[in-house]
Amino acid sequence: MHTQLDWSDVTTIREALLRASSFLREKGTKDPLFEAELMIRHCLDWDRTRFLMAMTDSIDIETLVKLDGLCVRRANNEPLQYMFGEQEFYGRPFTVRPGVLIPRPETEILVEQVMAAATKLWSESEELAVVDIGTGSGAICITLALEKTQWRVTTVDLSPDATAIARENASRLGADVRFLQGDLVQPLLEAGEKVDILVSNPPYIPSRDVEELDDEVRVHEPRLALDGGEDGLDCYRRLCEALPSLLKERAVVALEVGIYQAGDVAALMKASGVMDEVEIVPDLAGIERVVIGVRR
Ligand SMILES: C[S@@+](CC[C@H](N)C(=O)[O-])C[C@H]1O[C@@H](n2cnc3c(N)ncnc32)[C@H](O)[C@@H]1O
Repeated sequence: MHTQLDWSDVTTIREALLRASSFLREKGTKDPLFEAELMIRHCLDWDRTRFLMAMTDSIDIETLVKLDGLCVRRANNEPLQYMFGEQEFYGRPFTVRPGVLIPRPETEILVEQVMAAATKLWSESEELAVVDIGTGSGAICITLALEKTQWRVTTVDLSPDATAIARENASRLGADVRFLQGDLVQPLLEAGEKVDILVSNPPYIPSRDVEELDDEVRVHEPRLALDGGEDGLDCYRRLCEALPSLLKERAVVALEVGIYQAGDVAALMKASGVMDEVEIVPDLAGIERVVIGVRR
């Protein structure tokens, strides 16, 4: 067999684990043993218990060839989520591939904040018009559509790849979402549509900082999902400028923000002149993560 690593003396799961993890360690992977375990379990479709009980079991050549391929991709800093094709968000599996941002756990806070703010303004049965700007994998819009089945959820992305993958996720997870391809809120403004809730996790990394990101993010995740312009605030500026034309009389706006951006984004939201209250919410690490505005 033609492989990158030498597997010739590897016969058991344990030996494969040690060979893969020492290769990953040499290549600078931060948690080589755990990642090697995840790769073996992925190749064999095993849960952790099955894996731990099988240390002395023999491993077949086909699995070693698959494992070899994964090790080589990981040594090239490809994210595990792209290699495995999946990332969990809000307890559900989302398909991810290069071309779409891997959903992050902190974005779950954005989703929770939107739902919590809605319960303060509307009754549970209200059929709200909700828009998620910057679809990505569909993590936000699909989760909201599944958690609040009475809401009419629309999402917009400029990227055809993201829109295609999010459509796949919606049908895989059984979510009813309307997908639009376009520039931020432009498709809604053109159609003269107004919304009760606007939610977005837009690209927010200042352009010069994109070059400083780890290879795992910079090389493999789409630049369109990361680069927020010179100061990282381009999308927030444009979204907040559109609020007066876009929001209904009573509305919620919830935006995820990058580190040190919450104050600026809150100021942009207030400057729109249509929000009655603007609040900043930290994530579990205490980083200001969501700016949420309410129009009563
Ligand atoms: C940070 S990602 C968020 C993806 C997803 N909502 C999530 O939270 O995982 C930002 C998304 O915005 C999209 N995007 C960037 N610029 C855009 C624009 N001008 N109009 C519409 N979508 C845009 C990107 O393609 C990307 O999918």
